[in-house]
Amino acid sequence: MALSGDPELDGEIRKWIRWDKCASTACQIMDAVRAKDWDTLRKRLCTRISFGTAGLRACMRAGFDSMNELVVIQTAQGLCEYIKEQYPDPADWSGRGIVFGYDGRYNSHRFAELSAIVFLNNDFKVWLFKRYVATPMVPFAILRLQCLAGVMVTASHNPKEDNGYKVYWTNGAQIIPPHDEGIQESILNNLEPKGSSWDDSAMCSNTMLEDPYDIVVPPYFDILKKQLPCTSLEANGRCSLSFTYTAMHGVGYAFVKQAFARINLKPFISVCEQQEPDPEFPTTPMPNPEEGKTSLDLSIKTAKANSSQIILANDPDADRLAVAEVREDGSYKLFSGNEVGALLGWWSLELHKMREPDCDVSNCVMIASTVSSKILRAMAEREGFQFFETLTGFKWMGNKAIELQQAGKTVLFAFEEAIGFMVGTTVLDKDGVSAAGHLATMACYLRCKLCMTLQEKLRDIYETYGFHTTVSSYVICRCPPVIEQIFERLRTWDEGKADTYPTSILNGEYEIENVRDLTTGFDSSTGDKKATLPTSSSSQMITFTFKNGLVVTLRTSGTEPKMKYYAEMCGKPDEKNWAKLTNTMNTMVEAIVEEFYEPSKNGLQRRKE
Ligand SMILES: O=P([O-])(O)O[C@H]1O[C@H](COP(=O)(O)O)[C@@H](O)[C@H](O)[C@H]1O
Ligand SMILES: [Mg+2]
Repeated sequence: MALSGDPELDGEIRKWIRWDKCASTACQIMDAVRAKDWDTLRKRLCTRISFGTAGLRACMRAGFDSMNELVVIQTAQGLCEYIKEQYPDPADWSGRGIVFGYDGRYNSHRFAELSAIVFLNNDFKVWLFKRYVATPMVPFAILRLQCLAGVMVTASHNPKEDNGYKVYWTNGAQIIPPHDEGIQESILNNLEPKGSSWDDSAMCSNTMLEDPYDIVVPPYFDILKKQLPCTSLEANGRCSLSFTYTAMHGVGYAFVKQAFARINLKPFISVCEQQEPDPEFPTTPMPNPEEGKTSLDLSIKTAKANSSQIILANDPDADRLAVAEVREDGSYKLFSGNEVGALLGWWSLELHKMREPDCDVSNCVMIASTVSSKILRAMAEREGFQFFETLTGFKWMGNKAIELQQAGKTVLFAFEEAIGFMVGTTVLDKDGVSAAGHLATMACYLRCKLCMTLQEKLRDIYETYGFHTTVSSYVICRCPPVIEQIFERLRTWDEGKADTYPTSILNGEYEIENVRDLTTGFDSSTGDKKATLPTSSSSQMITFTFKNGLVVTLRTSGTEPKMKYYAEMCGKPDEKNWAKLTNTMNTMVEAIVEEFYEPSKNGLQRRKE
């Protein structure tokens, strides 16, 4: 067959045709070849999907840059070889093995099975959940079963066309360097799929294959219960608050239901239409509770119809949690991730003091990502615990928590603005199931013991530690060269000179004091001009600190075609004009987006409010 004439592309096309045993994706490539659609083929075949903020994530279709059976098999092979290198004793492979979980998306189960086959063919013990699970069950299972690694097949809240592969290491946290780089290299060295990879018979009555559900899931809930003092469990049972819960067509329902039962909470009201996993996400094309009102319409309707005061929403793989609470006028206040972080941070400390009244708080730590609110820093300064920040992505926080634990610290809480929360260290990743249990318990405690709503408690936190006002949003850009250009312009601001950044916005009205560029490693505020957080040249991230205190970070998402922006103004406890702080921030953020991202000129799509 005549191909494009470009040797690199033709080589990749031939490989695909030789290797792919999945009829539908093989057909997609053949159709493109017949249509001589070389541009698409080049895009699909000459670049390879790589590890981003949360493992691999891409559209399900043919191509080495996408999620499909061939790419999954290649990834599993590479991962398997890498694990073997790191743990050369075959007794570990067959003894400790690997765990696989999956959500309810199209192909998730299939991708997990194909991965399992690769590992079974390599004499590994494989723990493959027989039914879909909430993402946190995988990192929990690794620790519980002492596995060498684990994988969750999910694309979280992404559109239904996407899927993904979250990879966890032996320590129970998602992979970071050097493992992600090592695995990627190992994938490249093991691209050719073995003939046996599509052979399902490896799964038939194989003693090396086991379902971990009954070994792993009950202890998860036992530990959740143990985290709560008896008084709190009693308050849960007595409290008249009503909760509405949505699983957002994902996997959370069965897990949060069990969490509620185990910690003595009355059953929640479920948003029935979104209760069971549905890969079509029929009632919400953007199944992301972070999107706010647009994705929570049905929850609000259900809560209103049942006079329910609090709404809890998981994302479809149940590692995130959104929270809303009724206002006096009957409308619902949706808390931002930063606000829930403030509340759960306060709760984590409170819980710790309840459990261990004589504890040494100075040995306790809390963690947040650098694009999240610094409210925990303000709390830490006042209460005497320690605060650490990491790069964006829970993989960094999970690994930081382990490092701090190893140094003898007690890790109480970690959170990120993208509604990700880790209360305690049962799971070293964000956990939307335990977060739902803790949030509900905190709400009951506040109601029964302190006669307070969540909104009142939040206000109280700001009065004590200072008001913190934040924006987290994004513009959509599907064209990587445009993103490159935008960030390049910001780095060559002064007539194209390298390493010169903007110095103000709104014609000099607000001046920039410091710039930190985590793509290049530059930081104007440090003695040696080098940033202290790790640098990654493959993703864009610049933080501007203004003289009036506003801190803004611009960065590209590692999971979606978004250019995100995050801003915060931190007030001191005696600063009472909160509305002014918020107004100034909003004005400045609007100007920053206009002047630095230039949405109209660059054809960027603004977020639908
Ligand atoms: O999507 P999830 O729930 O797996 O969450 C994942 O992606 C989020 C968005 O990342 P980005 O800003 O790079 O798109 C991260 O904040 C989060 O830590 C990560 O676990
Ligand atoms: Mg998720």
